[in-house]
Amino acid sequence: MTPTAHTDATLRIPPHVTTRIERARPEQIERIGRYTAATIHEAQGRRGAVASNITPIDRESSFVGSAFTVVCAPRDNLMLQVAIHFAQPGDVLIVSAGAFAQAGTFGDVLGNACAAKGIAALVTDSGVRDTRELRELGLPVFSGSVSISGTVKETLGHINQPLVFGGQRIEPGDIVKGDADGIVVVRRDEADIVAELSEERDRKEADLIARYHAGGTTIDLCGLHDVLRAKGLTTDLDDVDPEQGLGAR
Ligand SMILES: O=C([O-])CC(=O)C(=O)O
Ligand SMILES: [Mg+2]
Repeated sequence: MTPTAHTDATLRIPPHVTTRIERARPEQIERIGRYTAATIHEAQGRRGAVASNITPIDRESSFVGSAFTVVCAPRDNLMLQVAIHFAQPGDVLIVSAGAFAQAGTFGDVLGNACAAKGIAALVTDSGVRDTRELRELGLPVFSGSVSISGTVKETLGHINQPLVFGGQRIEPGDIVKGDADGIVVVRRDEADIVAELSEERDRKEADLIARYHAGGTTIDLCGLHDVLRAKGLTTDLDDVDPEQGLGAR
């Protein structure tokens, strides 16, 4: 038999496409979603910050969900279409496309396909287009660029393989949180401890803010006396010349 016609045996899902992934429990995702990306990043030891060039098309938008990873060839969104087919409600599509800025890999037609499935957000290191319609749709979209240039649907890639995206390793099923400030990745098996540490950090920051309003100073409340003295600066406010600032001893 010539290999021109596909039989059922030849039309199978290739091994670089994984459609079933482990996800964090919904209550773990909800808990992480309560905190800002910056707070989570700090709370987990300054880890997980995705490169800052990947920004929201609507600064009011934010998301939290399970990473569903996709690798497309630059200027080609075939695998993104496949990923939308297999993604589940609450997933965040992480679309690596070679950080190629000059392509609109995603737009409002695919955006509506995502919204109809309850996909939580789309994040790509490539470009997107139809930004006004996407903003109106309300789907959180974060991208490396905006570009009107169209894409082909020709090249196979990967779905749900671990990848390095925006400088961070992302495993399928990791929790991703994005807001106006950026995107942070939380390991699925660290979700509970990171939520606890984020809550603690939030509490400490709220307490600090209240103390500033009650008259506290940055040097006192951040415990900077020793740090500044070690650098040869007095922190005794009586010694401070208003013209000079904190004087050298
Ligand atoms: O057509 C595409 O491949 C991308 C796009 O503009 C859309 O989804 O609306
Ligand atoms: Mg379009």
